[in-house]
Amino acid sequence: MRVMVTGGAGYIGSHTVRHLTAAGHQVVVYDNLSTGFAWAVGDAPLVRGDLADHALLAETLNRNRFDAVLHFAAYTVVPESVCDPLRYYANNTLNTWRLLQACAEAGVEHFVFSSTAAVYGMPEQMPVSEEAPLAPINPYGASKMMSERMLMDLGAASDLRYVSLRYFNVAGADPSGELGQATANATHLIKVACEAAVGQRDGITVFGTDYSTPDGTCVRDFIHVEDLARAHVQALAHLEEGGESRVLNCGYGRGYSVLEVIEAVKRCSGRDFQVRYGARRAGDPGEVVADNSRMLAALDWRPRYADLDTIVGHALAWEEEGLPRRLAR
Ligand SMILES: NC(=O)c1ccc[n+]([C@@H]2O[C@H](COP(=O)([O-])OP(=O)(O)OC[C@H]3O[C@@H](n4cnc5c(N)ncnc54)[C@H](O)[C@@H]3O)[C@@H](O)[C@H]2O)c1
Ligand SMILES: O=c1ccn([C@@H]2O[C@H](COP(=O)(O)OP(=O)(O)O[C@H]3O[C@H](CO)[C@@H](O)[C@H](O)[C@H]3O)[C@@H](O)[C@H]2O)c(=O)[nH]1
Repeated sequence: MRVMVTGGAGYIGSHTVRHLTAAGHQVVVYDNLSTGFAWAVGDAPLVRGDLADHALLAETLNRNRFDAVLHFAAYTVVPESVCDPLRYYANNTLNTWRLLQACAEAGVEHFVFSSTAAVYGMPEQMPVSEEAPLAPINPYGASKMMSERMLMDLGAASDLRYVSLRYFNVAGADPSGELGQATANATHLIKVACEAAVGQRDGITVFGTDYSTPDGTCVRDFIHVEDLARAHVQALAHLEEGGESRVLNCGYGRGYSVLEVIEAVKRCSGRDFQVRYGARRAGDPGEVVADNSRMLAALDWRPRYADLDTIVGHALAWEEEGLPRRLAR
């Protein structure tokens, strides 16, 4: 298929571009490089542009006649969205509207959307299934919930078929060491802890120790970025084969606490680092773990790296060797 990948120069998008290309798809990346990197797209053509640039977006879509669009481009940091909600609604909701409008005009028939577990807020039932009420507790989650809704309504009103993938917490890196998360000033737990382990930070702060969880720290379901990238290839195959629109949780169904993650990073790296205990961070739910049964039934997908030490090991190797090698090129 001919596919356009918005946000393909970012962390998850770039891993997915590699898998799409390996599966034989022709990929064009559309990215403004606000948090992504041109090197991350590999040999795929890169259109450097913003989703708000309707003329460039329309021209790119009309020139290439894409069979599908995979939409990763967004702002992604929960606490940032609490401080600056309009920036999040503009880039995540309004720009998704712009993209959907351009796709409708260009006759794009298949769409894969990067949604998030943050649409659930603080779910009452754990693990959380796709049928749970959507009740985001931060603007980031709300901005994605609205995008999902637009996609659903457009799907009902047109020939567009889509898969909304609700990612849980994404971590890890390409095991070959070519790709990984290069985000500047990252706030993601596993990346921050790995940076502390390799001496790039003077330690880590645990945000909140008074949650109703076994050790009082937040619990998350971490999915390896490579497994998630393969899920996109399978979502595309599902649409190509005529499959109906789906909303699917992408997680492993196993939660780890913040303290368990920090222990894993210490164990895998063999290094100790300072751990400080701070207040809760705005917008954080206590526990979020996926019921992934719908995903396992809908797609030809099985996790390969559903082991915390494997995820951490690959993330550490990227911090220690992959990223410095990349930056030295
Ligand atoms: N990282 C996670 O744990 C996680 C979890 C759930 C959902 N998601 C979603 O996955 C997607 C990718 O996240 P990521 O972690 O790879 O983030 P990222 O910041 O590495 O990637 C986002 C990419 O989008 C590009 N971009 C942003 N705004 C743009 C715009 N207006 N026009 C063009 N390009 C733009 C950035 O330059 C970047 O390359 C996002 O939609 C995010 O909400 C991420
Ligand atoms: O230095 C740190 C960083 C994080 N945390 C905690 O670790 C947990 C996970 O935080 P983080 O890695 O920032 O992820 P989330 O806030 O859960 O959000 C991620 O996961 C969501 C899906 O669950 C995605 O939608 C978001 O884009 C992505 O950033 C939270 O309890 C944080 O408070 C710390 O205690 N210290």
